[in-house]
Amino acid sequence: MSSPDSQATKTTSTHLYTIVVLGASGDLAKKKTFPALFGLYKNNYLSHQTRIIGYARTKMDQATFEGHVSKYIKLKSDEDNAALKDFLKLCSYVSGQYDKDADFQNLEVRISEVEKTSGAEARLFYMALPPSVFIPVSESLKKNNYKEGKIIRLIVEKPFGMDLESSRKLARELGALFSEEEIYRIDHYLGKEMVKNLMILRFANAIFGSVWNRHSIDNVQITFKEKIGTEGRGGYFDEFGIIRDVMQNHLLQILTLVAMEPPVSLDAEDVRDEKVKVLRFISPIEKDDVLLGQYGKSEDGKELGYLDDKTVPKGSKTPTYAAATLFINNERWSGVPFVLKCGKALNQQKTEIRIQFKDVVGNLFKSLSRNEIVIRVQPGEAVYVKMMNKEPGLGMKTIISDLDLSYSSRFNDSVIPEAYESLILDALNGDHSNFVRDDELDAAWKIFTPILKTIDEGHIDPVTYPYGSRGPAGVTEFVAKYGYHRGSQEYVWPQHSEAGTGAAGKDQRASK
Ligand SMILES: NC(=O)C1=CN([C@@H]2O[C@H](COP(=O)(O)OP(=O)(O)OC[C@H]3O[C@@H](n4cnc5c(N)ncnc54)[C@H](OP(=O)(O)O)[C@@H]3O)[C@@H](O)[C@H]2O)C=CC1
Ligand SMILES: O=C1O[C@H](COP(=O)(O)O)[C@@H](O)[C@H](O)[C@H]1O
Repeated sequence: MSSPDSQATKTTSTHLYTIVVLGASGDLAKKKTFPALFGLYKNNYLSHQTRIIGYARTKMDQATFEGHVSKYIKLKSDEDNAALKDFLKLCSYVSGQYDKDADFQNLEVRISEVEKTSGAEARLFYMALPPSVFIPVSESLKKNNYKEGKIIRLIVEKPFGMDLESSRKLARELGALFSEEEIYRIDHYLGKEMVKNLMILRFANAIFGSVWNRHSIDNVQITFKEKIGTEGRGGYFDEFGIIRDVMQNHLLQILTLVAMEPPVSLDAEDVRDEKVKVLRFISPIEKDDVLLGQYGKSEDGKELGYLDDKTVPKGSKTPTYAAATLFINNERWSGVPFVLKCGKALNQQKTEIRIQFKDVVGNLFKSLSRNEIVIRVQPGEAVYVKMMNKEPGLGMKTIISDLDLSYSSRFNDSVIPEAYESLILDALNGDHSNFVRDDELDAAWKIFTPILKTIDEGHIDPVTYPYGSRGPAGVTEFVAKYGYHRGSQEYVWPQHSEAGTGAAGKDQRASK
């Protein structure tokens, strides 16, 4: 639960924690979890009495562990260097198996030792682990490290299952060990600044309220593009594919925030009630509403294709690109296509939400493009509204212009926190607003499970696209089929090249 106040201002948690990172030897822990904990520590959001214990099977001495913790921490000043030295003094490591009571009792000895000095009354267990060990680890924790009188919080990473059935099984098994109040299912996109901005944009601006519906909006596109392929994660990725990796969670979470009705309050349960409600209005995705792709070699032959990865099974049909259109069958959105697109090994990195408005009725001018609200999630956080203007001069020619709120120029003194920092702090504060509730997950899997079954059975052939290209052929036609109008006038979003998109200053208008 959270009060409006706790959402308005972030503070150091009122409880003192021992934080245990399980899977501490892994990729996520070193790239995201430890840097986020350091960020919180450095900015005084983490009490300096907090102790952090890493746990995994790999044997590591303190120096090796410290190297692992520090590897991805960016240090910009002498102050940062000093802060890291102090931060590392709070960290220690215990090695053990994931299903051995004796090892978790050994962990308990360490926790008790540090709690004697710190006096911590709360424990946060962060599962930076593959899903195959979520349950054995949860059982071991419950049996050996769940102490009456202590506040317990458990952060669980995605993926939460493979489909509706496995997700329900996971929820049942986890639910038998920890209460919903104790579980924090993390979707790190919910911690991104511009995703968190969606509720404020929508519900704190009168100008948007009356047009945010099917009467004014023609189509919505939510796009995730990455330049890198599945390098090094091919084995993991092949089991899941891009829909489970990105679309069913990150993009769908964004969709719910774009489409939900205003919540009764900012209380976590009120927000999550509205998110579930909108998901329940979405029908399962139809085969005809999907386009799949898989990347091949780059055109210059320098980058290998997905199937060249030795960890990927021969002839795999796993999609590395997907476009899917969802319809929300309620009063606000009936008939408005929500096109979700995501892909790896593409020509640029970007995540954005593009809301395209309907044509002007009774157009007086020769050349008009539709209005669009574009929310640039990353890189180069921005909100801009594409609008028609008079071209300066003696004539009455129209030109596309924009109202542009680019964070780099407007808020250049502000530091945008990493998504994981923001979410770990929420969990420490007991705020579930930006975590996924069990019924939300259930509703999300209902939308995707039938199409995933069709894909897993090999009934849809992905279209091969070159590594580093704009995606599979047919995407332009796909988005056009759902009403997206490219418009006839050329438009340049001024911040585009600054945002590091790699494009030559052109707003790519979600055509791919
Ligand atoms: N990496 C990322 O960027 C992201 C990861 N995630 C999610 O976070 C979780 C962890 O991801 P990541 O750190 O990349 O995973 P890793 O593969 O790096 O695994 C984490 C640790 O778990 C242990 N481990 C690995 N495989 C197994 C296994 N088969 N059985 C038991 N233990 C195993 C290893 O530790 P040891 O052998 O020492 O015990 C490893 O260091 C996953 O659920 C993933 O989906 C989510 C978003 C992004
Ligand atoms: O969850 C995941 O997200 C990352 C992209 O995260 P970002 O914060 O860098 O945008 C993606 O690369 C990965 O495949 C997926 O598992």
